[in-house]
Amino acid sequence: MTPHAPLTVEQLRADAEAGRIDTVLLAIVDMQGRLQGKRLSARYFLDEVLEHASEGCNYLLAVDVDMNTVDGYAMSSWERGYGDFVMKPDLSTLRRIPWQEGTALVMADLTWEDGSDVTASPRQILRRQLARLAERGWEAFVGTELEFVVYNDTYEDAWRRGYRDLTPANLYNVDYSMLGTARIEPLLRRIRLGMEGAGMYVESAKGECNLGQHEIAFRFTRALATCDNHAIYKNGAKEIAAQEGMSITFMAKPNQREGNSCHIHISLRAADGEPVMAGSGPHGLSPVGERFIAGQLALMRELTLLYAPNINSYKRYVPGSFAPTAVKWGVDNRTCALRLVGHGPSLRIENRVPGGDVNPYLAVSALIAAGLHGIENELPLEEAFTGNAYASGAETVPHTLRGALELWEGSQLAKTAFGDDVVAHYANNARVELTAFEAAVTDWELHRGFERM
Ligand SMILES: NC(=O)CC[C@H](N)C(=O)O
Repeated sequence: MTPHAPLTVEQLRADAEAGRIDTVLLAIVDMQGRLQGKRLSARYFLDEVLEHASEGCNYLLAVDVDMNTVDGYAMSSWERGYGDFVMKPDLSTLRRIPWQEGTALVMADLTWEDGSDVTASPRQILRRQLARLAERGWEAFVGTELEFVVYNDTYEDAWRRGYRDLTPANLYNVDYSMLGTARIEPLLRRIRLGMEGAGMYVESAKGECNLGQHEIAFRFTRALATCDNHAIYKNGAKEIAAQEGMSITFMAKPNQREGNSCHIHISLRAADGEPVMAGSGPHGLSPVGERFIAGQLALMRELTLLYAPNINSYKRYVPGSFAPTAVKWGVDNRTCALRLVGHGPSLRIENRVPGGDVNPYLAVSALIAAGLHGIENELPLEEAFTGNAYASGAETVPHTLRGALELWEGSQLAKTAFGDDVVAHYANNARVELTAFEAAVTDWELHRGFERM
């Protein structure tokens, strides 16, 4: 399903000997879904790390966005001495990174020195849910659809100006516009071709509604590969934009116009490749497909924290914005949180709740855990919703990070599916963000209060 075979160790060795590759990035995924790690010399990677792995400070899964050490994490603290964990290369992810000279990248799994899993690591959380599916002989196939907004300002200028008065790369709504998207095609093309060179299958690019907003779509594939590609793409798109003197944001709601979504499509297949959610029931669903969706609805609110991990994520959920509010499912209905799309083998469910700030490993884990909950308990599926779900009066996703945190911490089902330690770890992460936000004086408060209060 991937057009380019990943880079083999033999090819890497040949490229290193010929001087074509001199650097190997060893990357893990942190709580925010970001790539963190080290730039290794290709020689050192081949001589040592390939066999013996490498180490990194275990605070990487226990700091805030700004890399501040914060309290409350059982696995990593001053008391525990902030030791190392092991970064073990997953060679199935080895690939060239064409937008950096002479560079390859490999994703790493995290273990402790005794070889046991770092259970709060996003990649390990996803592996655990994939193992639960594998017990039934199933695999998850996933596609993620990231929207982003492009500005003609460099990241450094944007930072220095407090992100005010930036120039969006398009000055009007370019949703599906050939003319509007052509304006920034040099950047978009570099990103698309770069990702192809890194082993991804690009399907298309299109304009979106917010000023300078675009989306590049990739072909679905196995869940773990999709999440790795997502993290590498997001990082790479920002690197390429920076090289072009531009900036890209994936934040869920960069301004009061349309937000950046990350719709996630998922379906299950048996070992022989047969789709297991498609069948002869209503809307082409099998009983497994119906229960999978019923599980999504049942756990949507308890697991929203994994779809919407930041303060800002919740500002997207505005009626009429194409970002969902109602916990409803519908057939090709973009007003619902869950949209059934495709036919027969392509039948899949789209979860429209995540924003561009989502950690895909955690969100896909949530989708699988919720689906398995529906399947194990044979939950009945309510009727598909028709009409405008914004006006349905149905239950909604939580409106705030605090609301989502309370639902997550109170969820016995989350504890059963992910483990008490994982629930506590990500609850602490949310609490850290809430504390930091509550301590900040925002520009909104200054505008409201400086003169007029
Ligand atoms: N393509 C779309 O459906 C738009 C999605 C919208 N931008 C959101 O934030 O959810």
